[in-house]
Amino acid sequence: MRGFYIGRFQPYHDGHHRMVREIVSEVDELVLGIGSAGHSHSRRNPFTAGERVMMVTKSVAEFDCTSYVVPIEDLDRNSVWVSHVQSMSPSFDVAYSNNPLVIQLFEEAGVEVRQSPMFNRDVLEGTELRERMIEGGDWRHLVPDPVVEVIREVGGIERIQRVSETDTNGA
Ligand SMILES: Nc1ncnc2c1ncn2[C@@H]1O[C@H](COP(=O)(O)OP(=O)(O)OP(=O)(O)O)[C@@H](O)[C@H]1O
Ligand SMILES: NC(=O)c1ccc[n+]([C@@H]2O[C@H](COP(=O)(O)O)[C@@H](O)[C@H]2O)c1
Repeated sequence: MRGFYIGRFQPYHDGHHRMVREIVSEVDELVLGIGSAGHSHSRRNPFTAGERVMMVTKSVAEFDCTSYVVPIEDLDRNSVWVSHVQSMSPSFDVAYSNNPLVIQLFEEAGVEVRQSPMFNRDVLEGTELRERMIEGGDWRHLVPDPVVEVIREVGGIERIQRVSETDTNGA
């Protein structure tokens, strides 16, 4: 059985990683969708699709599960989004998400959806991690080690601090 898990992963953090740990115990193969792939260099979406591919690929390497990482761009039409996802991804039997819109769109398209609990959500939230990065706070212990290294390699902290000076468009 092949599973599909989509997120923006801005950045990929320990909540995502815990969810992936549970998913790989249920499936033979996993597709990780990098959502909003065309977005980067903003306060809400600081990292490029390629940078997020690196974060996710290196982090899930610790699991003994064949994994595919697939960037997925947004569409203006929710009604055809599931078809768009299916056209970009290896075929899958079950989708994993805690996002209400994603769950609704997959269910309406007849795709089985499984949810997980939210793990340590007070700190394991992309918005919270990005705020800590901007303010020079402590975030490194809340992401897998390869994510720390990718963000260092791409100058991610300097970038999010610079773009957030001018980008007031959401957190
Ligand atoms: N701490 C967590 N525990 C379990 N699932 C999580 C956790 N954080 C996010 N998720 C789920 O992972 C998927 C991808 O989430 P996403 O990349 O938007 O992260 P996020 O932490 O919610 O970030 P943001 O604050 O940027 O929206 C969604 O289904 C989301 O509900
Ligand atoms: N119409 C669309 O393009 C559409 C619809 C539903 C979800 N999505 C994307 O799926 C991803 C869902 O991930 P999150 O759970 O991290 O929000 C996001 O990148 C979101 O933009 C896109």
